[in-house]
Amino acid sequence: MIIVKQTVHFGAGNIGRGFIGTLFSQSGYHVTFVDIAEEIINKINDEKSYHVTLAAEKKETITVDNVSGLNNLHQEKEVIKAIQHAAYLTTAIGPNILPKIAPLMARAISERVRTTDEKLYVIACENQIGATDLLKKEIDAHLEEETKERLADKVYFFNSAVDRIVPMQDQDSLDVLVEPYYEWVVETNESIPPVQGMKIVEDLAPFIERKLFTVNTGHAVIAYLGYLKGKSTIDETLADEEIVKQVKETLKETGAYLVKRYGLDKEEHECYITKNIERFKNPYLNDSVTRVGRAPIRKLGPEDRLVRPTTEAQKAGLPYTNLAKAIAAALLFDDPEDEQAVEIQDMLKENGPRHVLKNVSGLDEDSEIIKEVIRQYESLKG
Ligand SMILES: NC(=O)C1=CN([C@@H]2O[C@H](COP(=O)(O)OP(=O)(O)OC[C@H]3O[C@@H](n4cnc5c(N)ncnc54)[C@H](O)[C@@H]3O)[C@@H](O)[C@H]2O)C=CC1
Ligand SMILES: O=P(O)(O)OC[C@H]1O[C@](O)(CO)[C@@H](O)[C@@H]1O
Repeated sequence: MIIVKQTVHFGAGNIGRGFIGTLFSQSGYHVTFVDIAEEIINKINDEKSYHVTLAAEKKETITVDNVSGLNNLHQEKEVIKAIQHAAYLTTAIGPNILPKIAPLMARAISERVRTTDEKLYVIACENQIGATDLLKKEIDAHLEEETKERLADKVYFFNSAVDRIVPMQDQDSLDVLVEPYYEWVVETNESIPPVQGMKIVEDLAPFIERKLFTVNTGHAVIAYLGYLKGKSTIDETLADEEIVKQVKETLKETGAYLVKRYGLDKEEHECYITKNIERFKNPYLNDSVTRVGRAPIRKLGPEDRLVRPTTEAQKAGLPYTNLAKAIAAALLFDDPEDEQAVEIQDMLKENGPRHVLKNVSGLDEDSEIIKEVIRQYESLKG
């Protein structure tokens, strides 16, 4: 009897289908996608495969098969059953959603550790430092003490960093357009079943900080400055030399912090910055500034891509004026379609930028950073 390797992935969206699900399928796994989007789940079950196309001049396409779908809103029993047989349990749903799926994962894990000693590896693939730690904390909160004791040597939680630009897709199709580049870094000392394209490291911190504070900080600066200048896509924004200059200046600031903190080679890091700005210019992605700037409350959080490098630079005695400008530009992102942008604009109208920076970004009201951001905010507002 051939035993098919199984994996369960929460979030059949851009990264789920276009990156993590693809790598598992290519590694010989059957991928069960779990999502609340009924139409996507039905399509996955009807079509049983989809295409992933590389956004490049030569549009290579691969077929991803061996996939099925479950809706966690009304197929809880089936999701729990699928997790009983999985080697991996991964997510790409947005860090804010992790607490919502934790109760169901906790039920599945409780049942699993009572019936099998097979190992399960849980990995959250989100743009956030310590996303799997957060998921574990939420799962733990729903586990009995007795179950928690059984987890040792059976259920493992690994933090990870995921890097692949996957823009908004045609919502009527399962097919996904992705950039050719990708990097998936997972932190563990365990020997785990191989997954094509998964890079294992002992210490994720330099990888995730380098990625978050270069790729994501840079991307966010482009999105917010582009939005302010009325641009609609990232590549269109990068045709504006003034913005390119501003992105480079900002990444010099995050770079100085990263080089100092992790002892990175300065020249190598400069090449990493240049390589990423080239990635952003990809004209085949047609990536919108509103997608990249989405959810500004999350992006202005104390540990996220804008505020964390700023506070770290200040602590290290390094410059942060350009980062302060990026934070100011994020405050001015008023996309009416984005719930968090609307919320920030309401907060700004009612209580002003100091209040937002204190309550959303966790900055000290009297700090030099707040003063600099407000100065930049007033100047950008014109
Ligand atoms: N799109 C990109 O280029 C990249 C995204 N990421 C990260 O990957 C994560 C996912 O991003 P995308 O795939 O772009 O988002 P997406 O919006 O395309 O996909 C998210 C999926 O999660 C589903 N979902 C929402 N709530 C759910 C719930 N309670 N239970 C199950 N499924 C639920 C949605 O229906 C959607 O299909 C985010 O953390 C993002 O920051 C990381 C690197 C690249
Ligand atoms: O997915 P988030 O965290 O909302 O932010 C968008 C960012 O994530 C990415 O989708 C991929 O890293 C980038 O395109 C962008 O910097």
